[in-house]
Amino acid sequence: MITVTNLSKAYRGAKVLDIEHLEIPQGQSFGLLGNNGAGKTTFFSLLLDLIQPTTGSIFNKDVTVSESEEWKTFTSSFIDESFLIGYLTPEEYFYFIGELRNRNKADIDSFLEQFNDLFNGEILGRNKYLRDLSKGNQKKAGIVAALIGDPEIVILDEPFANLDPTTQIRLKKLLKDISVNTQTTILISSHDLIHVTEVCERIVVLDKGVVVRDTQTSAATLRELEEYFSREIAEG
Ligand SMILES: Nc1ncnc2c1ncn2[C@@H]1O[C@H](COP(=O)(O)OP(=O)(O)OP(=O)(O)O)[C@@H](O)[C@H]1O
Repeated sequence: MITVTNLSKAYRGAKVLDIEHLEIPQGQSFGLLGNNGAGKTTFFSLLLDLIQPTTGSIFNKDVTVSESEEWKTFTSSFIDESFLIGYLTPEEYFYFIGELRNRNKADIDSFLEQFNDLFNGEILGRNKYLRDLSKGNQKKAGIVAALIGDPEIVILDEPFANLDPTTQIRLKKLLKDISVNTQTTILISSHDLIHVTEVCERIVVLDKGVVVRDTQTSAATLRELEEYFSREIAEG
């Protein structure tokens, strides 16, 4: 369970995130939507202690994120390419992350087999450094690395952006399978209403840093979200 209380982040006095209370139960697939600048990355950065809150706290399984490192043993993430190590090949990077998560080379080799289709022959065995991969392939490597070691909580910022349509479909299936078959909590942000409604059982919408919708996904959710995000156009 992740619990957020009185959380805010302000830059030069201007609040960019303001969440009074939010609970994300273990095992939930949680989608975060919002227009540009809504505060999605800010929220994930606070969850990962990459920035400090102006007020409030985040408890990740009772660990106060800004005060202890304990949460790192069961939480993993891919936010952007800065999470990668550019001078390593993907294999070297996966083994390195494996070591951090108590997985040996053989564990990693067998873990990677399930991603052959996703990697499409462009990631493994190419002797290329991560920094030389395309943006989409870097993202694939980062997402897969975030899944190493069966983390209890996986946080992915815009995982579908920059991926080709085939990969988006494969990634959706992968995330859905994890969500259905394990107790992993998955948090993803996206601009894509269809992907989020397909993958996530709960969808929270941020607008200017504030939670404006918090719904369990149903057959009506996609249409409701389309209406919500069309509002400003309609009001014109
Ligand atoms: N270091 C910073 N200094 C000042 N303002 C910042 C800083 N970092 C983020 N912001 C502001 O915080 C607000 C929220 O940004 P954030 O990146 O969280 O939005 P987002 O929902 O992830 O947007 P996008 O969909 O464009 O990725 C924006 O107005 C942004 O300009």
